[in-house]
Amino acid sequence: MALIKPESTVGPALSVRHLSKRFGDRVAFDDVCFEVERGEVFGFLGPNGAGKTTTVRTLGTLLAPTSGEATVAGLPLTPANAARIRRRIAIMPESPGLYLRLSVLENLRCFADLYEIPDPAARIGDALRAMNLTGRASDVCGTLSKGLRQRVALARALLADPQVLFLDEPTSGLDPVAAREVQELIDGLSRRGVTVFLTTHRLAEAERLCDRVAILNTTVRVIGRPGELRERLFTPALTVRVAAPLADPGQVFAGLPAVEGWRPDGAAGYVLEVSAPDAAAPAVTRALVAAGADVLSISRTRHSLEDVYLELVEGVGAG
Ligand SMILES: Nc1ncnc2c1ncn2[C@@H]1O[C@H](COP(=O)(O)OP(=O)(O)OP(=O)(O)O)[C@@H](O)[C@H]1O
Repeated sequence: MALIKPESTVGPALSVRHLSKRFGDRVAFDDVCFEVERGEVFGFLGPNGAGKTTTVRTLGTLLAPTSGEATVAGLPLTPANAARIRRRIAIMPESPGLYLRLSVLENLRCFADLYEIPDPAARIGDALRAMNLTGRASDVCGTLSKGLRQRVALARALLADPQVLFLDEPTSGLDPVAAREVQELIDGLSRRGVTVFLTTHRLAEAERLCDRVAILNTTVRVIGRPGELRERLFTPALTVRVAAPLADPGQVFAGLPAVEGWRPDGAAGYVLEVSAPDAAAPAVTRALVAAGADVLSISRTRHSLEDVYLELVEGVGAG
């Protein structure tokens, strides 16, 4: 039996318009606007204190917004709708909040009871299978590793068959292997059609899992597919590695019409700004060889989501 039923409701999973939240004089987030399509994995990135958790708690009906509007899982975010919204979503907070003296199964039974889940045995079985936890059902949660506890927390979040799953830093504090396991499980959920709203500090994780990301720093700085953001912020470039530094790199690159600018990159490397990397690469290689250089490699300069993030959040020129 499929754990997640296809959702019949039309419209985006989340629609957020000019939403703001203040605590007294402190602005947690301001004038935030975005939409998340059904089935999308949407990454919410930003430095500490950017307002990510507060956004999750607000959209999850745990905090009232100060101003603005939103719809969550097809319902307008209003106090009157809070209970109905909560039945359509699940939030996995950063700390799993499990009963550590109870087993995995006992924890899930407790929460199924609390959420008034119909046919709890079947749903618990599905959630355990979805999170590869069937073999650990009778383990006491207090004896589990942090990674396994996160998986139990994910299983708990799945019990109510949510349309939208909010994951607040689900891999925080996990080692790379445990983080990768949790990421693979999240990837599996998205392939089953669950809309995932993921806050994370792991930029490689966002790049790997998310269809689109928003970078938040109190306000939304940018939204888009990771590849689009790279293209929007950085001009295309080639990275050249040679065996020894060029005697006069300016002279080598100045004679090439395809090269719009250059800068050194390490002891014997150069980054060349070009509008068409594939077309420019052969001419660059010929010029380097003509200048007597031994070319070790020539490749498109790849900007990571981390470069995009640093450029926007820290104002660091990533080249
Ligand atoms: N209950 C509260 N009362 C007062 N200020 C709060 C409250 N909750 C959050 N804040 C403030 O709102 C701002 C945003 O906090 P939030 O926890 O949403 O950031 P975050 O992006 O999730 O940070 P982190 O990455 O560190 O988890 C911070 O300045 C924080 O101190």
